[in-house]
Amino acid sequence: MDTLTRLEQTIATRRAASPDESYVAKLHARGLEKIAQKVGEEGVETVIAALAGERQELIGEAADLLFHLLVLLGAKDVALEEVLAELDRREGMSGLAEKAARSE
Ligand SMILES: N=c1c2ncn([C@@H]3O[C@H](COP(=O)(O)OP(=O)(O)OP(=O)(O)O)[C@@H](O)[C@H]3O)c2ncn1[C@@H]1O[C@H](COP(=O)(O)O)[C@@H](O)[C@H]1O
Repeated sequence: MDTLTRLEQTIATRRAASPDESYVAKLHARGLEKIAQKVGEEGVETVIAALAGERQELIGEAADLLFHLLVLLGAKDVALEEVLAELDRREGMSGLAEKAARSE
């Protein structure tokens, strides 16, 4: 099993833990808005690290972003597999053709 799929499963399990013992449970206790806000914050921190940080900072922020994105997808009942299937669907299409197909 790959890392993101394992993490998705861990997140699903930890949702039921005590918010005092689990960051995932704590985020869920704070609600969808807080989870979505964290994705936004980590996105901004990733951008800042890419533009002004060291390579290792970018790796750390990208990991935070992927983790919080998986928490958000789980909270909305969207499986990682569904996102990967969407990427698979786009594979081989040029980015410009994909954009045109989306706006049809
Ligand atoms: N990959 C991660 C992971 N990446 C980042 N983080 C946490 O994300 C938080 C981000 O820090 P911030 O300063 O942005 O957030 P904060 O200090 O809580 O402040 P707020 O904005 O939430 O108020 C830190 O507490 C990190 O520990 C993570 N927490 C958990 N995981 C994975 O999730 C698993 C389950 O974790 P628990 O739910 O804590 O058991 C772990 O075993 C890991 O595999």
